[in-house]
Amino acid sequence: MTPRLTIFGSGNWALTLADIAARSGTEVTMYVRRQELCDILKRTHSHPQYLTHLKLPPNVVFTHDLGEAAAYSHNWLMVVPSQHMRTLAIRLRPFVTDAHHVVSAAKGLEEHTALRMTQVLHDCWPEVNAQLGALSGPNLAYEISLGQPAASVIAGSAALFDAMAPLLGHANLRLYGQPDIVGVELGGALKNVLAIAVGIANASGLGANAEAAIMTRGLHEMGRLAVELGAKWSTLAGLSGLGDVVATASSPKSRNRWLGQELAKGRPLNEIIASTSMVVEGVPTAYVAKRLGDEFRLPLPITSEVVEIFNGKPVRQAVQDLMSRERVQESDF
Ligand SMILES: NC(=O)c1ccc[n+]([C@@H]2O[C@H](COP(=O)([O-])OP(=O)(O)OC[C@H]3O[C@@H](n4cnc5c(N)ncnc54)[C@H](O)[C@@H]3O)[C@@H](O)[C@H]2O)c1
Ligand SMILES: O=P(O)(O)OC[C@H](O)CO
Repeated sequence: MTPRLTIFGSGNWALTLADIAARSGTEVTMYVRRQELCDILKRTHSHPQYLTHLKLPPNVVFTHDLGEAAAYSHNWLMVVPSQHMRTLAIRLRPFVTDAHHVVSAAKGLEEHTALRMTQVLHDCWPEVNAQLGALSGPNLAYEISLGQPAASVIAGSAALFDAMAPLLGHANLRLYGQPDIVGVELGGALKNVLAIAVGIANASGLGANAEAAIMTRGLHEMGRLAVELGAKWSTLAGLSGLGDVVATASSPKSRNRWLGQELAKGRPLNEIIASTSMVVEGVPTAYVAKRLGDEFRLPLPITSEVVEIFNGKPVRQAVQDLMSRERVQESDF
């Protein structure tokens, strides 16, 4: 029987994953939230705004009917922004069963609860024993949609990996298994905050040394919070940690890095967010990480300064405050 996959979402990452899966021989159904967009996708197999070079193969079909999408397969990929995951999961409650494999590809934390995405899913489906997991790694959709090679991690049980990896395992996406869901989800979410910080440094002309310092000390900061929340430090040194920090913070295609650059130009946060239809996950995640850092009394100096800059603190002052912090040992957590 031909393998099947349901993808919920129709943004940049959902389109790219649909393309990879379809080219791997998987039959894909994509749930598209907006009827108008769904009609366009059915007609053209191309998104009118995102990744317009991409023409999805005929084995990707589109539906605006959530029940139809849910019934299509037991393999679900959740590719919506983090702040919308709960709404989607609640609507999927009548359809999810113990036999489902559900992988979140979103990289963020829920703002009002501070929950990771698999925790949100579990929260919405407390009685269901579906296999839940997360896909995360240095995966700029644009590059992968061009056929450039990338690697990523599917975190969760071995059974989940065995079920989901073959559906996506195309020649240009190499997938690794990983049992540490907490580390993979936190790595994918927290790196967005660092990408904003590097974007700020970049557009402020602070230089390569400063950008490298933010990435390295920022990774330490991510690890400090993630380990407190149950992750393994070694996971943060992997693809969904170090790997994604490097890719996102260095790429001109990153929305998080772009937002940092726009902040450095003096534009207010609300105006920047309103000027794009795309999701910038690092914004809500920075607020959540700061709150968690305060709650656990963990120093997260870079994250804290990013939040201060959101609130209007001048970049020059933020740099001065970071540089004049009390001296510590490099390895100190
Ligand atoms: N773009 C990338 O390169 C990339 C790579 C890896 C991971 N991600 C992650 O994937 C997630 C989605 O990002 P993206 O880049 O695909 O988004 P995007 O910025 O391209 O667009 C978001 C899309 O989600 C849709 N959406 C919003 N709420 C929805 C809902 N309730 N149900 C269905 N669809 C809904 C919107 O209509 C929009 O099309 C984010 O968490 C992001 O961090 C993105
Ligand atoms: O464009 P960004 O900043 O949302 O980053 C996209 C991916 O998460 C990179 O791995």
